[in-house]
Parts: sequence; structure tokens; C-alpha cells
Amino acid sequence: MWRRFAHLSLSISRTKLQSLVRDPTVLKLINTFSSDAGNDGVASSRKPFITFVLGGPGSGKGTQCEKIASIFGFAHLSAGELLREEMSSPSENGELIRNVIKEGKIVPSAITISLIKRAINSATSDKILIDGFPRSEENRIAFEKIIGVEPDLVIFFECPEEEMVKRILGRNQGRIDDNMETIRKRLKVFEDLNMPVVEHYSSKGKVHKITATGTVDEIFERVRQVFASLRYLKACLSF
Ligand SMILES: Nc1ncnc2c1ncn2[C@@H]1O[C@H](COP(=O)(O)OP(=O)(O)O)[C@@H](O)[C@H]1O
Ligand SMILES: O=c1ccn([C@@H]2O[C@H](COP(=O)(O)OP(=O)(O)O)[C@@H](O)[C@H]2O)c(=O)[nH]1
Ligand SMILES: [Mg+2]
Repeated sequence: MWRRFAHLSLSISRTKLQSLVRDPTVLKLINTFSSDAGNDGVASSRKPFITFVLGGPGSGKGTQCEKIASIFGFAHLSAGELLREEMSSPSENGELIRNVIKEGKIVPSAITISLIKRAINSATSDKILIDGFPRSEENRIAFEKIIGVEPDLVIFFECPEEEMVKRILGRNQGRIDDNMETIRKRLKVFEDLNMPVVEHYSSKGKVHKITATGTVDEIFERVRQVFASLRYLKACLSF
């Protein structure tokens, strides 16, 4: 491992480099880049760098994703938005999606994954944020099977329930699921079905847990550090 970085020691302190290569996210980034590196050590046929952004309803996933996308050049794919668009289009699945969302339940994996796949294929960046998916272990397993990749990184926004409820009730986007009855169901589905996904990726060292209380800017500063360390290492590897 150290020989790969020997030439960098001129410009980066050994301590800084050691702390970077111990970080699980950075380790994965190194593996991603080294597995498809060409002769010049620079990635030749890059696979997309996929980040799952998870957190309870109202934890701030969408708000933070917009900032990550604009500052770090990621494509932002919101699974919920893709489903809402599909629901409002003359699609054969529209009615089913509407009923599931209204009940705070989870849309069948095949539908969501086909929308995500299409969005990945038309994304203009090879760095992708998938916001609000996978929602369950069944979603996760189906994604890994159908798309054939695991995420490189998982961001998990940890937020108290009362704060999430307050934010959703103030969201004012006219959503059919932003009412107290559906919110209660969504919170239960999040605990019962989505948290096991977070635990799965935690056990693989892929999760960066972000405390999602405070102002949008305070939270983004925590998020920014994760992506800034990735960008820094990527710049080093592209020397
Ligand atoms: N840190 C924050 N403090 C207060 N309100 C926030 C914060 N982050 C987001 N919001 C607001 O809370 C609501 C839910 O945020 P959103 O990003 O849509 O969350 P999610 O996508 O996780 O449901 C939105 O109205 C948003 O403007
Ligand atoms: O992969 C997904 C993403 C969303 N949803 C449905 O869409 C709703 C809204 O999701 P979104 O991520 O937009 O809500 P948020 O967590 O951002 O409030 C969820 O409650 C689910 O009913 C789903 O079934 N599968
Ligand atoms: Mg959202």
C-alpha cells in the first residue's frame, strides 16, 4: 500500500496520509480507483461512484443532497421524487405508487429500481447520490442483484423523531404523505425496515453517520468534510 503513495510523501505529511488511508470510505475509494486503473495509474473505464443517502423522513436528505450536488458535482437522484414523477405521469404503475406512498409503505423494488437505473444511465456525472433508497433489506438486495454493484459510500442522517415531524409538518410541498397519520406510519417503516439497511452497511464500514440537528449550514459542514476528504484523495491519486 505504501509504495503506491511513495511519490505523494513530498507534498502530503505522512500523518495526514496515514489518517486518510485508515478511513473506510477512503479505502474503498482507493480500491475503486485501483481496480480499474490504466497504465498511468489513472482510472480508465470508471464505474459510477455511488453514494446512498439515508435517514428518517424529514431528516434533511434532500436539502443536504442539493448542496452536495452543487458543490461536489454529484448527480442527485431522489427515489421519492422519481416515484412522485412516475405517479403523476400516465404510467400503468401510477395508481399503485400513489396508494403505497399515501400509506407510508414501500413501493415494490422492481418499480423503484427500474426508475433509478434509468436515472443513473442518463446522469451527467459519474458521481451519483441516491437519496432515500434503499428503504428495506429487500430493496437493498434487489438493487445489488439487478444493478450489480454495492454503494461506495453511505451517508446516514441521524435526527430525533420530534425534529423530523416538525420539519415535515412545515415542509408545505402539498405531498399526500406529509400528514400526521402517514408520518407515524413512515417513522415505523423507517425504524423497522430502513434501519437494518444502515446496520448492514455499518457492518461493512461504509456508513458515515452525520448528526442531523442544527442549521442546514452546520449540518452541511459535517457532510462537507466527508466529501472534501474524498476529493482530496482523488486529487492525490490523479497525480
Ligand atoms: N437543518 C434544518 N433545520 C430546519 N429545517 C430543515 C433543516 N434541513 C431541512 N429542513 C427543512 O425540513 C424539511 C424536510 O427536509 P428534506 O430535505 O425534505 O428532508 P428529507 O428529504 O429527509 O425528507 C424541508 O422543508 C426542509 O426545508
Ligand atoms: O425507495 C423508495 C423511496 C420512497 N418510497 C416511497 O416514497 C415516500 C416518500 O419518499 P421520500 O424519500 O421522498 O420521503 P422523505 O424521506 O424524503 O420525506 C416514502 O415514504 C415511500 O412511500 C419508496 O417506496 N421507495
Ligand atoms: Mg426527501
